[in-house]
Amino acid sequence: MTTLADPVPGGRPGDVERATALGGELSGRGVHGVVLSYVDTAGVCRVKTIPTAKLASAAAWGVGMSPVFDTFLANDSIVATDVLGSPDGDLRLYPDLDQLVALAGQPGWAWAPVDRITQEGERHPGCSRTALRRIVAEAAERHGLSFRAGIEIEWSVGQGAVEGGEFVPAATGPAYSATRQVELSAYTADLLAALAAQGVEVEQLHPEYAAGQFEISVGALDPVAAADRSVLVRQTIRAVAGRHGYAVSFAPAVLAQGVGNGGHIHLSAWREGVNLHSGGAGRYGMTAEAESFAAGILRRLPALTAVTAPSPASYLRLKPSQWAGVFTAWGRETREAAVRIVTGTAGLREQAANLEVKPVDLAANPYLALTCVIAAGLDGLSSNTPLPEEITGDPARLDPADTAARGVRRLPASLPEAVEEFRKDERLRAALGPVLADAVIAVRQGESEAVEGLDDERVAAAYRWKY
Ligand SMILES: NC(=O)CC[C@H](N)C(=O)O
Repeated sequence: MTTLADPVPGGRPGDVERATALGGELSGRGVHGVVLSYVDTAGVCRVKTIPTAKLASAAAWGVGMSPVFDTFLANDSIVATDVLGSPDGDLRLYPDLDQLVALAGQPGWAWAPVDRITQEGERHPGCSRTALRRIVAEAAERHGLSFRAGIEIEWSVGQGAVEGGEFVPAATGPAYSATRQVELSAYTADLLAALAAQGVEVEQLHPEYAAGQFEISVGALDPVAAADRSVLVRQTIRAVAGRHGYAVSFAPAVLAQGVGNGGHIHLSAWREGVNLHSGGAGRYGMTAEAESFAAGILRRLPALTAVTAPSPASYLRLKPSQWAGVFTAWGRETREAAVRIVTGTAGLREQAANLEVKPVDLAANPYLALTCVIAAGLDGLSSNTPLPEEITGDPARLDPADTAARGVRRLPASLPEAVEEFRKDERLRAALGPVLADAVIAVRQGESEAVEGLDDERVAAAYRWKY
């Protein structure tokens, strides 16, 4: 379980003693430095690093970093909001010791995600991890709910240092093939070993559809830990690939055409140890609350895409009939519906039943994405939003008049359209708070302007190696 308590100057109770002991232990194992990481509004993971000997001081007083990074674009240019984007000011980064881990893929280094507070000891309104901790705490207080979440990771493995920044797949075998598995077998075995050494429970690892693409899924955790894990697993995937001479990309569309890299979110709501998505009187065993939770997400998907598909490159991936789920529809185990109800197999349902949100990619800040998906679900649950009729098959192949009559909408086809939807959605903006919501809008607008006039190939190239 991740701590939901805010950091305080001087350290959360017990943290300094713990950090002293952990730092000593890590040093004894040859760990020289700690990577402190957080994810910015554009979805880029930014870091500071400290010597292991400074871990206790970081737990007590944090490590300085400018808030200007909250309005960085993926290309490192900076936009501004009323509050953010100024070169003034400083924040303190506090490592979450519950998540501190020695990096098996980067010997000599450990890693921890951070919460950011102001120099005055207040919550930084631009901290996405804090926003997620806040909504998780609210769900517990107001609804007695907790969550289990998992973020799938798809990535493309390319040959390292190719001239011109082109993507040349490191494997040539077909989709899901044994050939590709064999081609990259040394890399993926080392990856599994590194993740196991880091205590990451892996469910599956397999060659995916697109050229050189793989997918990994990891065990479900509380939402903050699940977002942290997504960051850690990507750091490990990249580090181990580097040791094998490969370059990896988590960009939504490494190439302009074809199936992209998704980052589907799996989520289930629980009360007193009982999974609301199983054993109920609703469809496929959902309780009435689980149906409304799913309906809340479904209803807000057009606005959610500004957070879950935040890059101009996201809209190269978000195309019909590419398993990205671009229609506001749900179905049981339906790969083309934006919300897929996963019942799990008979015998495992009480544990496994969950819902999957598909129009999510890995340019999304996982903390922002989970905050907004949970907020949308909770809104549906509190207002008893009815879940419409399910769909089967691919909505792109159904009669458009029929899908429209059923309320099935195509999700925004561009980032500016998604931002317009987000702007109108007061509930999602409130879940992030005004400072973060403005940062989302400003950064998305900046990204859209950065690619104005570029054709699809150039848009894909612009983000290919940013994620
Ligand atoms: N197997 C899958 O679900 C593929 C997902 C697809 N690659 C996406 O972009 O979402």
